[in-house]
Amino acid sequence: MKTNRARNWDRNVVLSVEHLTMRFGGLVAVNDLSFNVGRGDITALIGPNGAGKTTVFNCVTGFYKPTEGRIAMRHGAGVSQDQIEALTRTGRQYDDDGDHRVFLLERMPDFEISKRAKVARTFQNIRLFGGMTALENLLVAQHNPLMIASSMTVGGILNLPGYRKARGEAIDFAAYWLEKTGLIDRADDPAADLPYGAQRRLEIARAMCIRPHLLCLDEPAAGLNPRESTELNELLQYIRKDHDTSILLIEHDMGVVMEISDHVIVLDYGQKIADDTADEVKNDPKVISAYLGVDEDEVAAIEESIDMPVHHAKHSQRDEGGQP
Ligand SMILES: Nc1ncnc2c1ncn2[C@@H]1O[C@H](COP(=O)(O)OP(=O)(O)OP(=O)(O)O)[C@@H](O)[C@H]1O
Repeated sequence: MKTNRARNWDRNVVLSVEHLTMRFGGLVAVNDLSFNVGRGDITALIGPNGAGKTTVFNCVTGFYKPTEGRIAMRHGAGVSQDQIEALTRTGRQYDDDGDHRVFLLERMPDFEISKRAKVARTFQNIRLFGGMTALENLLVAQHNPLMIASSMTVGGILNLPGYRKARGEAIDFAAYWLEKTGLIDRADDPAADLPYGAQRRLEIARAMCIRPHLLCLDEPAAGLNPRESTELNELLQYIRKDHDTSILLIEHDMGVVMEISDHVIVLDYGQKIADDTADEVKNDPKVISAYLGVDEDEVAAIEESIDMPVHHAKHSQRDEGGQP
C-alpha cells in the first residue's frame, strides 16, 4: 500500500539529478533521468546489466560530462530550488557561501567534486594503491588537508609544528576508520595482500577519509560471502547514522538492497521505471520482470524468493556505442 507521507527524498534533498542524459555516439546510456537522494538515506540504484547505473555514477562523480542535465549537490538542509536556479543562471560551478551551499556537479571536474562538493566513491573493480599499506592508502585520501597544513610542501619538508599536528590528526582519523572497518590489525600490510572482502572495506574507509556528505558505492557487496555481506550492511548503517553521510549505491545483491535501502530507484534501458521505498519496489511486477529479465510465469515464483540474492540478471545486449 502506498502512503501519502512525503518521502524524505522529496523533503530533504542532498542530491538532485534533473533530466540527465548521457549519449555515447548513437547509444543513449541514460535517457532524461530525474531523481532525488534524501539526506541521511541509503538510496539504491538498481537495474539489469547495461541499464545505465555506472554511467549515472560516472556523471555524478565527474568521470563523465553529461550530454544534458543538471546534478545539484546541496550542503545544509535549507537550500532552495530558487538558489539552484540562480546559480545555474550565473554559469558558476558552485555557491559555497554560508550554511546553504550548492554545487553543480555537471560543471565541476572530478577532483573538485570530491574535494569541494564532498562526494566520494568506490569502484566496481577495486582501485586501491596495492603497494601501499592500508594506513598509507587512507593518508593519501587526506592529501588535501595535509598539503594545506604543509603550506604546499615547505612546512612538510621542515616538519613545522602545524604540519606535524595535521599529520597526527590524519593518522588518528585513518586509524579510526581502520578500526571501524575491522582492519586496524592490518594497518601496516600492503593493500594488495589483504583478502578481497577486506580490500572492499578499505575502499570504503578511504572514501570516508574525505569526510563525504555523499558516499557513492558501486557494487560494494560484489564477491562478498554472507558473513562479509552482513558486516557490510552494519558498516553502511553505521556510516549513515553516525556520520551524517548519505549513501547512494549500485547493487545487484537484492538481499543487501532490500535490507538496508530507504529508497530504491530502478533503471531499465537508461530510463527510470520505479522510484519508491524498497517494499514498494520489490512488489512491483514491472520491476521484477524488467530487472530479472524473466517471463510472466516466473515472476510469481521469484516474488516468493525475492529475499534471496539475485546476481546479474541478464538483459539482451544493446547497440555498441562510441567512446565519449
Ligand atoms: N565509455 C563508454 N563508451 C561507450 N558505451 C558505454 C560507455 N560506458 C557505458 N557504455 C554503455 O552504456 C550502457 C550502460 O552501461 P552502464 O555500465 O552504465 O550499465 P550498468 O547498469 O552499470 O551495467 P552493469 O550492471 O553491467 O555494471 C551500456 O550499453 C554500455 O555498453
